[in-house]
Parts: sequence; structure tokens; C-alpha cells
Amino acid sequence: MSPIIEFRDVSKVFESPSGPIRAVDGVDLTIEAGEIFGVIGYSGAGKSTLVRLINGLERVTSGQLVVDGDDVATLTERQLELKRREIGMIFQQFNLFSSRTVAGNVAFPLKVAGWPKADRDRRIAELLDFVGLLDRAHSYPDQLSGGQKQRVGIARALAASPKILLADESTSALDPQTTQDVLRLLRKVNTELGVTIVVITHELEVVRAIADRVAVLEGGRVAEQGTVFDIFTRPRAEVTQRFVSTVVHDRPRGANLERLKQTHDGRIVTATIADGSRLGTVLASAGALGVTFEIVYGGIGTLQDQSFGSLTLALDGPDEAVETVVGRLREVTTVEEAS
Ligand SMILES: Nc1ncnc2c1ncn2[C@@H]1O[C@H](COP(=O)(O)OP(=O)(O)OP(=O)(O)O)[C@@H](O)[C@H]1O
Repeated sequence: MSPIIEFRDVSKVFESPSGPIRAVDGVDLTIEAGEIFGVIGYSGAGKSTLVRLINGLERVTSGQLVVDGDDVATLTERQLELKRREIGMIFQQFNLFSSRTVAGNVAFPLKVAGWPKADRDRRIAELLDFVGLLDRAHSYPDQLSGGQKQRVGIARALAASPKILLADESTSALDPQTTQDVLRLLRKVNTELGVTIVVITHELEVVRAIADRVAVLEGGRVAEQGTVFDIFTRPRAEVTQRFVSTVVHDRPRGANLERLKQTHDGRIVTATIADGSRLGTVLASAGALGVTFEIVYGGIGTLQDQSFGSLTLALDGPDEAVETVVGRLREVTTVEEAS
């Protein structure tokens, strides 16, 4: 793999009446050609600014940003405009022309790029076939569902065969089922066309469903980055832990946790399960120390083709022995105390 987008200590500062705003603040990120890279953050974290830097809609204030071999800071406006054509983009609100048909929307970037009509028509048919909307070529956006509109958005973004596709909250306006359909299509764009995709989102479910790696943005800075599996199984930054807790429902909280505390003696801990965490070996050794355990809550599924989940245990026995067992668990996985 080779890098296709590289942020090297990139900052973007906006001047405002109340002083400078560091929307992007010293970001280092490398996105490899051919991967699906997620950027997640809460509102105001700097996600939109980050994508606008990639396609040159905003200029970097400092640092270096290399996109497909070009340092975008050194490009002229004209060069940037040409560069932008090599980068597709899809949006939360689809941004389709309501007065143009589906085919007309997809034709637009091809017209701008000066394609002759016959080539354009062939390309439009190919793209609509790819996104599964060949039979809707003459419909208008108003006649389509949200998911279909986003498919048109994807076809339009791919029209000029970009190497990079930026997806800015591209499923945020869609229901969960349609979201999954659109994410599957994006996966197909990645695997069949080899397009590098940068997915900007505030939903960890989106990252979980589609991304290979992810960066967590907070206050314009990268709080944490890694494979999706690592981020889920070992979230280090507080902001990442907050995101993970919104999608991982396999640990007891609130009333459930209170009930467990009242109905079980001993210490209640939650251990993360991932491939190779050897939890069973540790628990098998508990009895010899005079510690009994009960599994009181949990769930295990898969993430990026690996086991992932957690088990909550009530450990009972002499304090010191329980402490030893918890210590051994900590050696093999992440352990959270019930509190
Ligand atoms: N053109 C601008 N002028 C001044 N401040 C801006 C400008 N664009 C963004 N900002 C500020 O930069 C910060 C980051 O904004 P940005 O839109 O990149 O965040 P975001 O993570 O995309 O949030 P959201 O999901 O709400 O769009 C915010 O404080 C925002 O107010």
C-alpha cells in the first residue's frame, strides 16, 4: 500500500470576531491508497473542515497536505479545480439538481469535463447500472427515496473515475436499513473500482460497518487512530470510549447494573473479549485460588472478522484471591470495574 492522502502537522485557523478558531489543529494522518478510512467526531470537531482541505475548498493555514502526489498548498486555483475533479464527493443532503433527471445529474460533471455526448451517455448507463438505478435514468430526484438519491449522488461522484471519494455524513439522513444498503454500495465502490474512500461521520456504527481504519477527531486534533478493531477493543481516549459505549450494548449499565449488584455477592467486573484474549484459561485457574465466578451479563459477536464482545463476571472469594484473578484478567484483556 502507498499513501494517497498525507496530513503532516496540518492546521486550519479561521479568523472570527471572537478570535481565531483552530478548526484543524496539528493533524498528522496517512490514508493509504485503496482503503476505507473513517473520520469520526462530534459536532464541531473539525470533520467538515478536514474534508474541505482534502478537496481544496479550504486552504491549509500551516503544515503540509499531500493528495495523490500533490502538495495542495502549492497548487494554483486552476490546478486545484482540476485536482478537485479527481476527487468525488457525496453529501448528507445529496445535493442533487432537482430540475434535472437522474441521468442529467450524473451527466453534469462529465459535461464540465468536456466529454462528448456519445461517451457521456455510455458512461451514464454504466454508472447507473453499477449503482442499480438504470431503470430510473429519466426520473427526477423528487421521485426517488433517500437511498436512491444517495445512489445517484454516488454515481455522479464516480462519473469522472476519481481515485478518492469523500463521503461527508453520507448516510446521516437515511434510516438504518437504507444506511446499510448505501454502505454496501460504498464497499463495492472500494473493492470493485479500487477507489479510496474517506468516510466522515458522527456515528460509530458507520465506521464499524465499513471502515478499515479510523481517526477520532476532537477539538480539531486526532485524539486516537488505529484499526477499527483496535479502537473498539482498546479505546484509550475518553472521547473514543464515549463513542464505543454508544454502540456496544454488551455491558450492563444503569438499572441493569444496579440489579446485578444487588443480586450478586462479590466483585463485578466486565472483561473485553477479543480473539486470543485467553479469558477461559484465567477463569479456569480461579477455582484453585478459592474464587468462584458467575457470568452475569455479556455478548460476543464479530468485528472485522474477529471475535469481539464482553462478559461481565461476579467474582466471589477472599479479597486478595479475587484481586489476583482480576490482575490475571488484566494481563490478557481490558477489565472494567462495575461502578
Ligand atoms: N468558515 C468558517 N469560519 C469560521 N469558523 C469556522 C468555519 N468553518 C468551520 N468553523 C469552525 O471550525 C470548527 C470545526 O467545524 P467543522 O464544521 O469542521 O466541524 P464538524 O466536525 O464538521 O462539525 P459538524 O458535524 O457540526 O459539521 C467549529 O468550531 C466551526 O464553528
